[in-house]
Amino acid sequence: MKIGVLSIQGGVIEHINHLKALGVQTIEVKKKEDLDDIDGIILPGGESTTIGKIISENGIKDKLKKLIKEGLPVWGTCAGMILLAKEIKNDTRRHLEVMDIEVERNAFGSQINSFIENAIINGVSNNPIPLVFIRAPYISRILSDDVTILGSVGGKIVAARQRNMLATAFHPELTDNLEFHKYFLDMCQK
Ligand SMILES: NC(=O)CC[C@H](N)C(=O)O
Repeated sequence: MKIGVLSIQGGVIEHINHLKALGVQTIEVKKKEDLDDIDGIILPGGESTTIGKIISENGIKDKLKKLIKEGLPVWGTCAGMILLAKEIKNDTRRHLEVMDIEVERNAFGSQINSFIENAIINGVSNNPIPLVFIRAPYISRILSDDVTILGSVGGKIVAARQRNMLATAFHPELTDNLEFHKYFLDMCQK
């Protein structure tokens, strides 16, 4: 199994290290040819405006959008979740527009730009796992019945799945916990 990690900007190496710890082959996706022959792709955190602009210019966006629509498993963390969303409440930009969610950027307020919370995520872990939020978005609205909510923090939806698409507002790659990466690899195996 070979998993791509979109490598434009942001938390790339942390995802790669987690994937390697689970024994899978990885590829840093920097150009559209890197999307060939992958079994899944992770869109890491960072700055969605920057990542969105670059993938739009280098041709990754159109090709990736087509692959996701054809069923390629994808997991967006934080900025990656913003890239997947069909709607962004507080931004005029749109990126891949594949997942039936509306997100709000930087939604946890300026006083708590970053925090860690332990919570149970349905289907991922039966015990609370540490969730790291960094200037995180949350899912402000679910746009279709096709989307399943996997977890909430403080009444805000922070993890969801729609078929081959997984979105988390937080960063499992910044903790020692591998449960989320295992869950995604399971999606990639099916
Ligand atoms: N850690 C992150 O990925 C932050 C996301 C960033 N605030 C954005 O809007 O793109």
